[in-house]
Amino acid sequence: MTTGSPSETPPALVLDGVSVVRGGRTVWDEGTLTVPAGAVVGVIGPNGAGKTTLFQLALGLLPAATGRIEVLGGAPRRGNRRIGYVPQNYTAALGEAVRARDLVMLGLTGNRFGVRRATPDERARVDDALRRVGAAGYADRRMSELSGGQQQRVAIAQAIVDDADLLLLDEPLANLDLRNSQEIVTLLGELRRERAVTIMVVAHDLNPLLPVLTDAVYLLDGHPHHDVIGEVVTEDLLTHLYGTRVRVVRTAQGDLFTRSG
Ligand SMILES: Nc1ncnc2c1ncn2[C@@H]1O[C@H](COP(=O)(O)OP(=O)(O)OP(=O)(O)O)[C@@H](O)[C@H]1O
Repeated sequence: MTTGSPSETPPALVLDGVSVVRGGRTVWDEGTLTVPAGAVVGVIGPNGAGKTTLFQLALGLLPAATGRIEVLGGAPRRGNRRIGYVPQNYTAALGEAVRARDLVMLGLTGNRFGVRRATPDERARVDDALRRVGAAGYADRRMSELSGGQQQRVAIAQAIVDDADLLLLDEPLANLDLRNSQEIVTLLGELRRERAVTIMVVAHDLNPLLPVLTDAVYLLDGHPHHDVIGEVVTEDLLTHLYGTRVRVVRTAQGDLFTRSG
């Protein structure tokens, strides 16, 4: 299946017979899948199934025990600037005093933060990223003064400031209320429309993301799989995946949502 990307664009992620071991234990194995460029992908599975581990493999932070991994057409490597990453609980772990625009600047200057002055071009790119996520109005405020939704926007600005082709977002909707969560989902849809960026999102609650998801990677019985979203949001698959009864409901308006029980 393709997601409308030009044929010369390599897939965002390819796993070929990949297994991963942590602390002497196989987290998952037999990973063979292709995530097409331009997809918006929900990464789902129960706690501890290895969703964050998949991101760490793609980022070159963790080696595969077996098999071959390809990210944006090349081998995974640390510090790949074509990937924008927002770790789980990222904003909570930040230094209190950092200003929003300085955090975004880190996405361009890496660990050289504070060592040299940013160039005018870098400052313009930071302003542009803040504007694209709707955070320009609080660019000079400290992260500790921002709400969870505002902090998440700034974190996404940092991930996109260097024009990443692949965004890896680990639970970007955690701790957000309904409105903020919907706004972040709308933002992801806009980012995808602006440029053919591929977005992979770890999520425990699929519902807020369903309007924008095109695909899913799901960790079932110790193996990662990929499919288009319509094939994954089924009662049988989700019930098996989470080990609890999940219902899939389609409203008269055509909206799809899942609920337990
Ligand atoms: N640094 C580590 N050293 C050893 N084992 C680890 C390490 N980090 C994670 N693990 C183990 O790897 C497995 C997968 O963890 P991972 O964080 O990828 O799961 P996850 O699906 O993202 O979970 P959650 O939904 O709870 O965030 C778990 O069994 C976890 O205990």
